[in-house]
Amino acid sequence: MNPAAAISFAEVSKSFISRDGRRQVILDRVSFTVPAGKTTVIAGGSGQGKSVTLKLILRLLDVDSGTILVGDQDITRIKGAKLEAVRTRFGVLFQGGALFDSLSVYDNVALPLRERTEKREPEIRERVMETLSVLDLQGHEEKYPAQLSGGMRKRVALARALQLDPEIMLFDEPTTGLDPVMTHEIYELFARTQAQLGYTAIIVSHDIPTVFNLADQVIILHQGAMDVFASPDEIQWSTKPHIREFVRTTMGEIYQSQLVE
Ligand SMILES: Nc1ncnc2c1ncn2[C@@H]1O[C@H](COP(=O)(O)OP(=O)(O)OP(=O)(O)O)[C@@H](O)[C@H]1O
Repeated sequence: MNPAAAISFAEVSKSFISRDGRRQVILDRVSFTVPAGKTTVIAGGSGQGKSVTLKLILRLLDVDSGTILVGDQDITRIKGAKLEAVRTRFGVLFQGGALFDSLSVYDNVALPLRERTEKREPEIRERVMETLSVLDLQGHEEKYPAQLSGGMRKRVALARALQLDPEIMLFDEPTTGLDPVMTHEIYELFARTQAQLGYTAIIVSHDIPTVFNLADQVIILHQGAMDVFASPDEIQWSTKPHIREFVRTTMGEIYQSQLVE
């Protein structure tokens, strides 16, 4: 066991059987670790299994074979209360943010504390107001999601996801629908809250190279396999054709100029 690993995959395989009976292999015996307190970006083309990987981590899907550890706990086959306990270690911010339209900003953010803790209202109020202040949302607590900009809604969703002090935050395309300026701001906010709170971050995103500015480690998924890079800069030195194609199409001119043809 690696004590600095927040998550470890060992020889994990996952496939689906399509309607015509064919097996679609999504992950083929992949192994990697997510270092604790750092940011790992998972990239790769459409349909390569990025979201499936996050769902396996949350046990919203089960592996076919292999083992997934969260810290030193094997989560691959746990159920019931044990699984619920592991899930409380995660904060999740998925596409769309999933705020409740009928609840105010304040009530949206307070929800996990009311539902999952024994805290009383004065304590909840203190906690919610503190988070709203960290995310520059003070003064907006009585508004409803429909009255907010897309970027503000994402910030409210992040505030809510942080209420139970997650050890690990999972972000799946968290800036979908935002313009480049807002996208940049949201990622800066992730970096700031992570520096303050110290959580491990896993980000699935197409916002490359923006998201690479935050990445300590990058994983690129391709045809069931994973390539793991200790930093975004390392990617440009890969000689694998699909990685070179990824660099060419997504990483921008700085990298393209360094590619050896
Ligand atoms: N529950 C499921 N049942 C059957 N097939 C599934 C299921 N979940 C995902 N898939 C298939 O697995 C493949 C990988 O899906 P996934 O959502 O992980 O892709 P992705 O890399 O996140 O793609 P994108 O960048 O387009 O979001 C897709 O072909 C998808 O149709």
